[in-house]
Amino acid sequence: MKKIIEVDNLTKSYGDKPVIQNLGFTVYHGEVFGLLGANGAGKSTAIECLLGTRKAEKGTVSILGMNPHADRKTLFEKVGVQFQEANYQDKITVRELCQETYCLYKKTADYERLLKQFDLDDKAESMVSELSGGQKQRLFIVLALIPDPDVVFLDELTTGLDTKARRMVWNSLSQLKVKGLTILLTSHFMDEVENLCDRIGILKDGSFIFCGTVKEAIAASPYEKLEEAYLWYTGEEESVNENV
Ligand SMILES: Nc1ncnc2c1ncn2[C@@H]1O[C@H](COP(=O)(O)OP(=O)(O)OP(=O)(O)O)[C@@H](O)[C@H]1O
Repeated sequence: MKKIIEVDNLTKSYGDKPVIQNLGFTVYHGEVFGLLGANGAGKSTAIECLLGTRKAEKGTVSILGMNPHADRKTLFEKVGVQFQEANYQDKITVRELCQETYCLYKKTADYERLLKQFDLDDKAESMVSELSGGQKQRLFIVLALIPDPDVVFLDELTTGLDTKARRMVWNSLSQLKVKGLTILLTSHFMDEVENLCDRIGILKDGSFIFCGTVKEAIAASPYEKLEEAYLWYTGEEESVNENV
């Protein structure tokens, strides 16, 4: 199978505090890969190092066979990124922001269709600053998909979304995956991970404590549910039980 993301020996510290240590993994074409870990485990840092927006001390990253630093311009025609906090002009409507994003790329998806797909078509004339948290979150996913990317990075995909919106996002992403989109996502919701991810990597102390399918993660743990298995891998199960 074609390798879309290849990471080898990635290492990153903030000052003398190591956050990512010798991290290595591969994501294949059409796969949904979940990067998991507790708050502060280093998921966002890893994504930033992968995208080349943060400089790692060591290691190599290849996305679609390209180097995120050296091939930045070509690569970003084919990569979508959902930002948790986007910087946009103050007085801009949803449609104007989509148009601005659309103009940045040579090959694009139909943003009117995406707005409809993510239930934002009735918000097209609203100011972005006046959207609710969940609506903004969905807009950031739409913006990530406007370049009609081959691979998309979604950090905390559905944080802040209500149940209906979460399911709608899952369905939309599953449809895009069938068409060959490769997805790397982070999530704290194990139902979401079970629903979407082909494989997961659980980050602890800077590297993967587990990498494989959800089924394999459960099988290699003493538990039958992913949430319990996940807490067992991250060493958080005792503190949860102590608090009950
Ligand atoms: N710019 C920075 N300077 C110094 N330390 C940082 C910086 N950014 C992140 N950190 C630290 O690095 C660690 C990893 O942070 P990161 O945001 O990558 O974690 P995360 O897994 O994405 O967390 P969350 O689930 O809370 O979003 C944390 O301890 C954080 O405090």
